[in-house]
Amino acid sequence: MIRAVGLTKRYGDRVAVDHAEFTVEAGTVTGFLGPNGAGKSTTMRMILGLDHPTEGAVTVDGKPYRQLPVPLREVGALLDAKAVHGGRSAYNHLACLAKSNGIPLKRVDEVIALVGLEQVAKKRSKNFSLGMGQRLGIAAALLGDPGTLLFDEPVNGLDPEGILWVRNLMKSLAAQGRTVFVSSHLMSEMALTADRVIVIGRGQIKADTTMREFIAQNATTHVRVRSPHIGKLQELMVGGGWRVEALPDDDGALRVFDATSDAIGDLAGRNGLWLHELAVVQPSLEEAFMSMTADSVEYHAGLDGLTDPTGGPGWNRGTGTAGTTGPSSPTGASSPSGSSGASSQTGPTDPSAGEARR
Ligand SMILES: Nc1ncnc2c1ncn2[C@@H]1O[C@H](COP(=O)(O)OP(=O)(O)OP(=O)(O)O)[C@@H](O)[C@H]1O
Repeated sequence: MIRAVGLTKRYGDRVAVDHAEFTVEAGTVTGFLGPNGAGKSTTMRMILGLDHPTEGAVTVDGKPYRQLPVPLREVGALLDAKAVHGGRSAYNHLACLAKSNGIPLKRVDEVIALVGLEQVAKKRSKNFSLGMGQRLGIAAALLGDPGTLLFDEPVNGLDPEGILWVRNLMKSLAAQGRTVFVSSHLMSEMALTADRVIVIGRGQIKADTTMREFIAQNATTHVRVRSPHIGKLQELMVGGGWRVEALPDDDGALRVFDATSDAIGDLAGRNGLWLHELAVVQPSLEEAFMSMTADSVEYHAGLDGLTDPTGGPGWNRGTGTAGTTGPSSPTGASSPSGSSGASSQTGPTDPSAGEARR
């Protein structure tokens, strides 16, 4: 179990972590989410004794990291996959760690097999792909068979098979009763992996709850409706006080808030209107996260002047097709939290991008 009490870190005038209070329980995967610069890495560094709190404390199983007798046997961490001596082979890197922590060398072979690096174990790690580096970092974290594991962006650079492997690994480590604390910017992946979430924004803990509750409390379910009589149906729904938004994907569908699918179906039936689609759409972790952290984002990209063919979140919709016709948004603007939310994650961390070389 990891416990933070009043945990604070200041760098000069800048408060990186601000009186954080949270508990990461054993037997669960807990996701650690926050926008860039929110304080995730600083928190993880303090858990690992790499940074000293300015105020407050954080303990692992009741002790500060520096008081743990053989830390690697109690806490394993992947913080920076590049923090490996590139001239050493994966085997030698792990063997050095094992020797200096009194861990038998046979454990090195075990973790190498566990992460699937047998073929390249004797090769210099400087030639490793980003994904291979992540696997080596995970092997090092598992070396001491610790009860607590910290992973900072563990799927960074992994291909889809690697991402699935990490997901299953995290779940099985938690199922064995270990404490698993993992940060990631890949919301869809987090939603599939974590049981609980701790959200940090500008150094402050914004949420510490189950994944299900976090999504339910911060994003709204809506109903997607398609009909050959959509104009008439829209008129009736807006007249009934429901919030109705046009979808940007141009197939004529509407999304309806504040109404159940039953109520919409009944309304259509009573008025003799055909329905071609009526689907309840559950909100995503990404939508809930965007909604909660909107005021905590330190770095905003300027997207003015860009037009997004998909109408995805965060794009300038000045001339776009999406519009709100319901009473609650007379301006026709739709918020990022209310968007249908195709993943905005691109670049090297995009699972579809495959393994990127360092
Ligand atoms: N060594 C340092 N000196 C000064 N400021 C720092 C230092 N380390 C972090 N910070 C600042 O503290 C804040 C929190 O940084 P941190 O790296 O913990 O955020 P993060 O949530 O991990 O961000 P990211 O998702 O971008 O990795 C940021 O404003 C950062 O600029």
